[in-house]
Amino acid sequence: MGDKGDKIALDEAKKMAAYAAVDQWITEDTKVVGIGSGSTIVYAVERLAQRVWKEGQLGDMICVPTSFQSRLLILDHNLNLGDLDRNPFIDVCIDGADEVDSQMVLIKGGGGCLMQEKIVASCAKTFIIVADYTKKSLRLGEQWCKGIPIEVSPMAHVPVKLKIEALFGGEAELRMAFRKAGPIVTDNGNFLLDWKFVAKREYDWDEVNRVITLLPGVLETGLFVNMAIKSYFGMADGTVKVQNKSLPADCQ
Ligand SMILES: O=C(CO)[C@H](O)[C@H](O)COP(=O)(O)O
Repeated sequence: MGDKGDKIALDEAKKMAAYAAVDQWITEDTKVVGIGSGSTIVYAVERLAQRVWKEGQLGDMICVPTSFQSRLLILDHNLNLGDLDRNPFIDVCIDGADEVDSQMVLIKGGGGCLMQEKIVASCAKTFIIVADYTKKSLRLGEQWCKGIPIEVSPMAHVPVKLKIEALFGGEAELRMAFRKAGPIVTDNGNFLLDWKFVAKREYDWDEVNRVITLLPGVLETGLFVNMAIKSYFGMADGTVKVQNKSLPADCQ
């Protein structure tokens, strides 16, 4: 429990999850690590840097970023910066998530970095999620109400919005910037739609992801299906809960 026996601060929960995942998955044999984006990953990089600079471990480890933010984090902590040109094979990628359902389907991209995050995760042997307890759900939409982010080419945002709404219902909204006039522009120069799907409808997320990805003008979706194998959640009671991806019956 937290000091007062009540819920621990969300930041403490993020930190516990991130430290546990780094300590469990990053070893002297880990040569290349994918570094996700967001507020939880800050603690993962902090822990990696402690191990490199205070504990004298992991000296040769290379970090591949998933956004401008994570590139800066790697540089600020004096870790070795890599890229997919030189490091296309990643041992472990650690990232945050906006929501994780019971089948380990993820919503990502709340921070707008979904495209590079998915590319880097797809190059990793092992993809691990770190999050606080507010991200853990039985079904998508239970906790995260801001919709599924979809990165689109600026010229296609209207037709893509209309097609998604016609195909799957709900509403896809162009994400507007704060302290900048007009829409958010991603690290890749694109726009974002936040698709507020119909929470009560049963969706096959694998199918939805495939169909939306094939719409002309869509660069990537924030639906990560069959990618993560473990999620570390910092819980309100001060513990870390580990969720494993359940394997299909024919793989068990
Ligand atoms: O997908 C992301 C950014 O595009 C983040 O990983 C996600 O938004 C979670 O962020 P946080 O750790 O701040 O809760």
